[in-house]
Amino acid sequence: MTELPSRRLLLVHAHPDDESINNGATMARYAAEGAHVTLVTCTLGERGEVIPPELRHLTGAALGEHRKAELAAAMAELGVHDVRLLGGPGRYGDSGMMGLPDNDDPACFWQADVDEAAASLAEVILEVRPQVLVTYDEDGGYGHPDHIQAHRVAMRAAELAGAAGWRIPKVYWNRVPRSVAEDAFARLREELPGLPFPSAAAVSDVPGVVDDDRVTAEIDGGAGHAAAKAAAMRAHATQIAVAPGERCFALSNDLAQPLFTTEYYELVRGEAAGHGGNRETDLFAGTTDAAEAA
Ligand SMILES: CC(=O)N[C@H]1[C@@H](O[C@@H]2[C@H](O)[C@H](O)[C@@H](O)[C@H](O)[C@H]2O)O[C@H](CO)[C@@H](O)[C@@H]1O
Ligand SMILES: [Zn+2]
Repeated sequence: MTELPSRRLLLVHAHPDDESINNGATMARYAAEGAHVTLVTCTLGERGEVIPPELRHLTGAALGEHRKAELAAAMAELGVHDVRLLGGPGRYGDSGMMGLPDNDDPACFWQADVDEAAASLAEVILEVRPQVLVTYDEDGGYGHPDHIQAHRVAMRAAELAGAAGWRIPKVYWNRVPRSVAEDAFARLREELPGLPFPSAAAVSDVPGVVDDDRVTAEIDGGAGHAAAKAAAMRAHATQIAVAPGERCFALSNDLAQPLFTTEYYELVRGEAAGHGGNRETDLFAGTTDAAEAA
């Protein structure tokens, strides 16, 4: 087995596009710094709506294949080379939005056996031996069944891997501090007349918004990685429209929302290593190879 870099980050996401929206700047930064970044995406998003009219013929498996290609293009923008589809391509289907009959499809991720899916993910964890795991909170950020299931599978896989010899030192959930979201939307509403979107989403539409004091880490993408994040989001052209200036985007609902170039996290497993009560600015802070002896 080839020797992996000393710092290894694992991210678990539901659909192609979530990784760039939630963690694009973080992934770009750590990839650029030489850390090993592994993305596990749980479905191909074949039930998604499609934004560009010229691509609206893409549905079902054809859309899934197209979104797999979009994911590859997005990861090229971020410099991420280790991309896995949970259980292999097409193993788990897109479950559709919560409450739809799609959720009852026996092949969809929402119907998956969590322990079986987690065992598959635990194999990746035991192979990569990451110091950091990033995924969603128990609500999946915004209540989408695939996001909730990704959370459940990721947290269960971390338990299984821990019992099998690799305890992931730090586990984070994707977050946005409420004050940051509120300020960003206030600016967005002022700028709306100059934007290519008819209206703005609401703070409650942003996944993972919590009171500021629950946010324990922030990763500032800076200009370089912010540009990579916007390019990665643009690569998901069936799902995301990024406005000129790259300060906001919209999904297929055409509701403008801020494009955050600083990304925020809540540490839910492990020891925080912030200084003087300040937020961590490095997700690997406090991790050592000593954990590998665990
Ligand atoms: C960001 C995300 O998780 N997107 C999912 C989501 O897509 C949304 C869905 O199509 C909804 O109906 C639209 O109004 C919204 O604009 C979309 O973002 O759900 C899809 C179906 O499960 C999924 O493929 C997509 O990746
Ligand atoms: Zn998603």
